[in-house]
Amino acid sequence: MRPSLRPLAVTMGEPGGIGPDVTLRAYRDRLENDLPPFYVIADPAFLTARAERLGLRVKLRECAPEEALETFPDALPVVPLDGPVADTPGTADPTTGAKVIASIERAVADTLAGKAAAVVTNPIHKKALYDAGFQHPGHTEFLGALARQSGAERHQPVMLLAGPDLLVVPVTVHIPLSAVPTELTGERILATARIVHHDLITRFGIAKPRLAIAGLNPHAGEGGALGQEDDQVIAPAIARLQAEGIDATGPLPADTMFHAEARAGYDCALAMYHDQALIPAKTLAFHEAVNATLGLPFVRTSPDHGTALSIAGTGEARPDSFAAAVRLAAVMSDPGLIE
Ligand SMILES: NC(=O)C1=CN([C@@H]2O[C@H](COP(=O)(O)OP(=O)(O)OC[C@H]3O[C@@H](n4cnc5c(N)ncnc54)[C@H](O)[C@@H]3O)[C@@H](O)[C@H]2O)C=CC1
Ligand SMILES: NCC(=O)COP(=O)(O)O
Repeated sequence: MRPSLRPLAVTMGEPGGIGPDVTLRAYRDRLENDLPPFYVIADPAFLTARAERLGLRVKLRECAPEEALETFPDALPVVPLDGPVADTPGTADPTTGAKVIASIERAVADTLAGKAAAVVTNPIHKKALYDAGFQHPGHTEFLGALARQSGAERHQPVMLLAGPDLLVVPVTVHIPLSAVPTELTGERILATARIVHHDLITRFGIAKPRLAIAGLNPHAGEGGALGQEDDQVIAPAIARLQAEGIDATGPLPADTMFHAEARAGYDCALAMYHDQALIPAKTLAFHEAVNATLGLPFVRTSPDHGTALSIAGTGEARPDSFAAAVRLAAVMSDPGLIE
């Protein structure tokens, strides 16, 4: 990867989870991982304690974002958060919620201010944050709210799971399955597909993206016998996309659109709900896939996994998806890096 002009801003994530573990391990092996420079927004003493617990010989240095590029080759740059964070792997403590949120806000602010090239988030423990009063279902929606607050024109977040052999987007995200048929409107499908089409061109360098759009019901509704949404909501939205010149096909039966030959026919799949998208993505490439947010004025990526509390602090957490998220953030924020 060619040298970066700005570092990436990495959030702390849930301190009781594996975010610190994968960040420290990926940094230690930064040359093998071909990692562009980044800094972590966290309590330096907490990261030092976790590194010692893991037996990782990683030098850390407290610095400002502006000093991160020159620091990175020699020490992991840490932009300090206010106040201490305890090293208690395996426990998601709602009382640290404010610091977890502050780290995300700081990463976004730095990126919008041009100090960082993009945001890379470490996993949050959603329930612990809800218990701490967090009002958003996840990062994706929170980042959309932060973009909206900043006055940005682009503030509708779209979740993308990106693996080596599959790009897939859930049109509805963090809602109960029972709410999907109501939330799945033609307008939502259109808005999502337009953002995906735009960002595949601008952030992934795909000149004419081919979108494959899933049905909602078994066999895409089997002509209405197994559900009405496929014919009445999804098909008209696809016709409208086609009329706009977007290469969209479907509604496709979701059970047969993710095998290798089917994937060769499109650049990105749009699934109708969270698990319809994330099951194929994580099954194909749990340790390589990245969760990215499209539709915003800045790039955000994240490892595809969660906090994995039960292995935090043990050394078992693999840093591959975190490393892939760091590399993808650099490429998406500078598509000229695509080889
Ligand atoms: N971007 C984010 O902030 C995300 C947050 N989460 C949150 O994480 C929490 C736990 O979610 P789970 O569904 O249990 O998923 P999880 O991804 O944390 O764990 C699922 C399984 O995979 C294993 N695993 C996960 N990452 C691994 C790694 N890097 N190396 C080796 N093994 C690994 C875990 O030990 C566990 O057996 C929840 O609160 C969830 O909301 C989940 C996904 C993404
Ligand atoms: N399963 C993916 C996930 O829940 C991640 O959500 P987000 O925090 O990236 O919005």
